[in-house]
Amino acid sequence: PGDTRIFKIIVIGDSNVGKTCLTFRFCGGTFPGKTEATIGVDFREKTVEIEGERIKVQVWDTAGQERFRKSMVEHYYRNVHAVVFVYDVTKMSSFTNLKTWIEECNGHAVSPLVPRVLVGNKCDLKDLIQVPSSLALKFADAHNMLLFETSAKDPQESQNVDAIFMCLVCRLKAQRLLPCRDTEGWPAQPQPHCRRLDEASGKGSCPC
Ligand SMILES: Nc1nc2c(ncn2[C@@H]2O[C@H](COP(=O)(O)OP(=O)(O)OP(=O)(O)O)[C@@H](O)[C@H]2O)c(=O)[nH]1
Ligand SMILES: [Mg+2]
Repeated sequence: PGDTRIFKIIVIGDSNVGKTCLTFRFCGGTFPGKTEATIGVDFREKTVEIEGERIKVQVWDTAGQERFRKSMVEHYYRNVHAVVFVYDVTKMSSFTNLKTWIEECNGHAVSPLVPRVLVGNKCDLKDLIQVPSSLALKFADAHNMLLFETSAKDPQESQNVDAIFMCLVCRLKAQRLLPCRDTEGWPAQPQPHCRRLDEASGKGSCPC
């Protein structure tokens, strides 16, 4: 009691898919006018309240470019609580590269119990879409991930961007043993669904 739990969520994917913009949207509520390629990692955080508990969501906005990430990779995956994989719906190669990102993640001994979600970003560019939803859904299903298709840019999508992270927070909250950071101590069964929020609290909304 009194302790704020911290959930570490890493955001992974090719350079230029919009990882920085998505994390900005969630943590700061805005779309950044201009971004530079991320070097190493940028930390953003947001404190959320769910069922009366304050939780600090620590978002690790990682670099997509190999040369800017190679010295950092071990740090990304250490004690991670959840992983967000991002592709760009207007760039097929960013989608086909997901298997490499998943392999990297698995190669760093990330427990299969660590929840993962798939995010197709830049949905506002409707005329340029290269990755059909049906294909993305199939991939997400095959890898036991939820799929979100959204846009960091479109203000009307901001609730959807929040839902990506809130969904993970809900799931993590349900895993009672946190904040024990040792994943070996996690429960044997992953929680299939978020719990519903206490409606009386009126705080936030459970997206699942
Ligand atoms: N139209 C549109 N453009 C976007 C969206 N999200 C990001 N962008 C643009 O895509 C470019 C790359 O965005 P970033 O967020 O910097 O990409 P990143 O994944 O962080 O790239 P790295 O840091 O190199 O890994 C920028 O020009 C953004 O303005 C979106 O939802 N819609
Ligand atoms: Mg970036």
